[in-house]
Amino acid sequence: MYRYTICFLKHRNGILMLNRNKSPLMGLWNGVGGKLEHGETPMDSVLREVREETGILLETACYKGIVSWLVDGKETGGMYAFLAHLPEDYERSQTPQVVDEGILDWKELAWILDPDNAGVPENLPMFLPYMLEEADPCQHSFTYENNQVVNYETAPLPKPVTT
Ligand SMILES: Nc1nc2c([nH]c(=O)n2[C@H]2C[C@H](O)[C@@H](COP(=O)(O)OP(=O)(O)OP(=O)(O)O)O2)c(=O)[nH]1
Repeated sequence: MYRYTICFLKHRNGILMLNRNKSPLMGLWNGVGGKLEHGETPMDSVLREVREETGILLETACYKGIVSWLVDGKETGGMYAFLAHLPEDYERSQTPQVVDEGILDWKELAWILDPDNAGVPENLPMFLPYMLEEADPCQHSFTYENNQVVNYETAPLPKPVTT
């Protein structure tokens, strides 16, 4: 079980991003999310985090896979990633701008995915494009050395058994 969830809330050509006011990733623009609480499924957790951090009530979100990170060869953490589409007629003016966790803003995809953008976590422009496609959930594993990505691998996740 990994410790975190993250949700990319998409509306038209933008994603709702949080400029985090605490570590990890303080000062960077990231998707909305947080830590799993005791007994929660990843889906429960991400719907709660979206509600708490943005006020947006989602009924569900699309599971997009796992992002995990290795430091000194050891897997030290990971998050379950989700994507949710807001309806075309969603009014962005309803989105709160200042929340306990930081500042929320709608950012254009081209800005988020720019590989030279130092305002987002380094791994985000690498894994997010896969999650925006209609692809099966994958595991995205990042190896860090001196706080920088030195290796990135993706692998398909086993499909759940249906009976
Ligand atoms: N894009 C990206 N996001 C990451 C990485 N590492 C990492 O923890 N995150 C995300 C996962 C979570 O959504 C968020 C960290 O959540 P958090 O510690 O603020 O959790 P929380 O709000 O529940 O915190 P707390 O109040 O319980 O202390 O950052 C990473 O390498 N890349």
